[in-house]
Order: sequence, then structure tokens, then C-alpha cells
Amino acid sequence: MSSNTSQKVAVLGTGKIGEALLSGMIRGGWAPADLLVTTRRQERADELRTRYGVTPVSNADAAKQADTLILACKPQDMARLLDELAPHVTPDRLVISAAAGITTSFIEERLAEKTPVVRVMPNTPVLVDEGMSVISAGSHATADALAHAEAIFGAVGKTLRVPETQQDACTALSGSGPAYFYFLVEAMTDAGILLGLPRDKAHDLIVQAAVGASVMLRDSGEHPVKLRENVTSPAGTTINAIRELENHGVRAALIAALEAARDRSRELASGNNS
Ligand SMILES: NC(=O)C1=CN([C@@H]2O[C@H](COP(=O)(O)OP(=O)(O)OC[C@H]3O[C@@H](n4cnc5c(N)ncnc54)[C@H](O)[C@@H]3O)[C@@H](O)[C@H]2O)C=CC1
Ligand SMILES: O=C(O)[C@@H]1CCC=N1
Repeated sequence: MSSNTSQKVAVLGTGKIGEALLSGMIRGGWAPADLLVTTRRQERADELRTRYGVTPVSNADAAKQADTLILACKPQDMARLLDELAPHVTPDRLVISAAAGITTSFIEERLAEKTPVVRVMPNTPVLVDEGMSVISAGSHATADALAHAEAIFGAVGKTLRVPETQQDACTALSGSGPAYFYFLVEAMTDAGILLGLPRDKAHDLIVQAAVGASVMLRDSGEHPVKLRENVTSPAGTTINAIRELENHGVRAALIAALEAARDRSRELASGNNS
């Protein structure tokens, strides 16, 4: 398996994350003619063909034609999808799963012996080339297979290799991570309304504070504590807000929230898909 871009790649189960990845791959230079997609509904297939010029195919045809199969259906649908693919997937294919919780061994057990499998946890900022994709090798994935997965997901953001034992934690942190920030922005915008600002102005102020803080976190090299201290003037406004955040247990709530996300990822792995 090489990491060149002329091989055919299929996205199977092209919903929100599948489409985000597909659009990023096209921005990153993949030719639409080399991209196949599978969907459950014909209208969705037509939409993707019109929007990106990619080719909708059946799951079986994707397995026959593509060198790399990216499985992007929900964990709850994975066993059924693998049953459909199993007769057609040969060990010269690379199978990449983006599903939360689903282990490489779950996939390996259902496909031909020695099929290389890579597990990836991306996040939706792949849509703006600021994704974070956490990558782990299954038992038969070679260095080339990992490099190929990195070439695909690296086109739409950063990648990080971790042992698969850390994937559930990474899913809680970066896979779900963007949702926590959107939630905070939503809550702080409500606070702006309480303080008498129009919603659109409150939204713009908080979003720009988030963008500025994010760029500083990424680029300044400073610890987040130092960055927060720089905002927190003696007897000023910020410390009054921080005291309320601590009084309301926001730090503990975030730790508990991420632990719950990690636990749900583990549950999905153990087949508790309800
Ligand atoms: N949404 C997100 O932020 C992230 C999602 N993921 C993972 O990506 C996967 C998909 O999540 P979303 O895109 O949010 O869900 P989604 O529901 O938008 O997309 C899944 C798609 O798979 C299709 N599908 C299901 N079974 C199929 C089959 N047998 N053949 C063809 N298509 C089939 C569904 O019709 C649907 O369009 C999940 O496993 C999730 O854990 C991973 C990282 C981030
Ligand atoms: O909520 C979920 O299950 C998926 C996986 C990570 C982000 N979204």
C-alpha cells in the first residue's frame, strides 16, 4: 500500500463526517474521479455526485474497486456493513474505520484474514482543514498503511498516532471536543443576552474571543494557566467570573463529561449499541 494519491478511495456511509472528509480530500488535491461513495439513500448519492463529482457505488462495488475503504457509518451499523463487505474485501485493501468505539479487532474478525485495518478518530473541523485525527494500527496494518491513512487525514488537519488503548480517551477529547466548545459559546451567548446585548452581537463577541484564545493557545507556547492569569487582573472582573465557575463546579463537570464520553466509546466497543 503506497501513500500516493492516484489510488481509489471509497467512503462507505457518507454522512456528516464522511462528507466532511470527502470535501477536504478534494480540497487537498484528490481527483473526484478517484473517489467513490456509498450511501443508503439514492437522493443522498445524487447530492454527493452533484456537489463533488464523486461516483456513488454499492458497498460491494466499493470493496471491489477501491484500494482504500473508509468506513464512516455509525458504530451501530458497522456489523451489518462489514457483513456486506466481507465477501469482497481482499487483504490487498486497506480498511480505515472512523467509527467511535469500534476496535480494529472487531473489524479484523469479520473480514478476510490479514486484512490491514487502521482506526482513526477525526473531528468535524476537517471541514475547514483544522481537523484532529487520531490514528492507530490494527494487527496487520504496516507502516505504509499508517502512512497512507496519515496522507488522507493529514490533508484536512493534524494527525497523531496513539496506541489503540488510548482511542476511547482521544474520542472523548478531540472526536467529541468541538461539541463542548460550541456548547460553551451557546451558553456564553445566552449570558450576553442576560446582560442586555443583542444575540448577534453577543455571538460575534464570544466567537472572536474563542478564535483569539484558540490561536494564542496554539501559537504562543504559553501554558493555559499563564494565559488565563494574564487576563485576570487583581480585584478585576475576570476573577469574579472564575470564582463563579469554580463555585458551580465547572472544572469537575468537564472532567465528568469527558469521562462519560470515554465510557460510552468503550460501551460501543463492547457491542452495547442501544
Ligand atoms: N460526527 C462527528 O463529529 C464524528 C463522527 N465520527 C464517527 O463517524 C461515524 C459517522 O458519524 P456521522 O457522520 O456523525 O453520522 P451520520 O449518520 O451523519 O452518517 C452515517 C451515514 O452512514 C450511512 N450508512 C449506514 N449504514 C450504511 C450502509 N450499510 N451502507 C451505506 N451507508 C450506510 C447512513 O445512511 C448515514 O448517512 C460514526 O461512527 C461516528 O462515531 C467520528 C468522528 C467525529
Ligand atoms: O458523538 C459521537 O458518537 C461521534 C464520535 C465523536 C464525535 N461524534
